[in-house]
Amino acid sequence: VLESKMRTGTESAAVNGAAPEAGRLSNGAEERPQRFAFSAEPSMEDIRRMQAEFTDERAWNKFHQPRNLLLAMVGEVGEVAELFQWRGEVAEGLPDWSESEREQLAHELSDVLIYLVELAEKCRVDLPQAVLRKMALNRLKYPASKVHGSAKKYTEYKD
Ligand SMILES: Nc1ccn([C@H]2C[C@H](O)[C@@H](COP(=O)(O)OP(=O)(O)OP(=O)(O)O)O2)c(=O)n1
Repeated sequence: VLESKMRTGTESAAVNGAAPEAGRLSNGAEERPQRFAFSAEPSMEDIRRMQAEFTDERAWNKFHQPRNLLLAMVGEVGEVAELFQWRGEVAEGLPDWSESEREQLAHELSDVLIYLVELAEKCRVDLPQAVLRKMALNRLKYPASKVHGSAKKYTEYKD
């Protein structure tokens, strides 16, 4: 799965006239892009617990019903969108972004994740396990042998 994700990433690597980066050979051919992986911690459960402590300490739990959390999350998604607005296509790794723009993005993505995790908690969805089940379904719906290199939706494939 990681390998195929990396391959997809390479295809969008030099959009917008970005300078050649590590991962692109001087003749324009593509090699593997630089590897990137998250830190192992905190886990989703760590995030759930830390946010629960944050809201408990402020007596904010009464405001954090599912619908409010959903609206808060969507608002933060809008703030992520604002950072990308009017820039044209953005290459993988955001080569033209300043450090402060990258940090702003990290903040806004974190806000989305924090609200997502709390929303899942309040809806009693065990998010890490739900993700595993959903990814298993995705693999069944889109067998690699059938869809390799194509972005068609599953309803467009004829057996
Ligand atoms: N009622 C609230 C308010 C804030 N937060 C936490 C979760 C988010 O990570 C962050 C959101 O804070 P803000 O609403 O102040 O939003 P921003 O940090 O995005 O600030 P701004 O909207 O000024 O960009 O704080 C929370 O849990 N519950």
